[in-house]
Amino acid sequence: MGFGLVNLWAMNSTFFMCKPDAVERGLIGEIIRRIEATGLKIVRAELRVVDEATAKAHYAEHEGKPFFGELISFITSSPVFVTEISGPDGTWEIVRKLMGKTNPAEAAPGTIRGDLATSISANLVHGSDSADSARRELANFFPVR
Ligand SMILES: Nc1ncnc2c1ncn2[C@@H]1O[C@H](COP(=O)(O)OP(=O)(O)OP(=O)(O)O)[C@@H](O)[C@H]1O
Repeated sequence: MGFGLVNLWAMNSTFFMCKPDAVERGLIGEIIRRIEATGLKIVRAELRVVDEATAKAHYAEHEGKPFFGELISFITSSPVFVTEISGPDGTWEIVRKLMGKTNPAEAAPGTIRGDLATSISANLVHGSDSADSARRELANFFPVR
């Protein structure tokens, strides 16, 4: 059976981003290799600087928290690698497992954060945490489809 792009678009998608620390450390390739090794497909990707409005919409749930200002300035500070990843039902969950826990000190060996990240603010990656978040975040970062 073919596994063409048209089929991929119709499948489950999630939003995934390599944050500025991943780009600066030259880890995009290693991180995407780990995603592709699971069989998931990158169907859209771009290296870009995130504007403040997009960053604030993305992290709206954290507004008012002590680390919010630092989080927004970090994510808008230099280019990030934004992607749409497609695969079977629960793709977002497969990606979250690969990422490991938010705090790298608690992330398991074998996960992206457990193996490669240095701190809770510089934790290399973001992935949507539900199917609803995936839809919202894809629309925020890729408004034109
Ligand atoms: N206590 C904290 N201090 C500094 N930064 C934090 C703290 N808690 C969370 N963050 C930052 O905010 C981001 C969003 O936090 P959240 O709890 O949504 O974690 P997450 O869903 O694992 O991360 P992400 O949304 O980036 O995938 C984290 O990735 C981290 O970079």
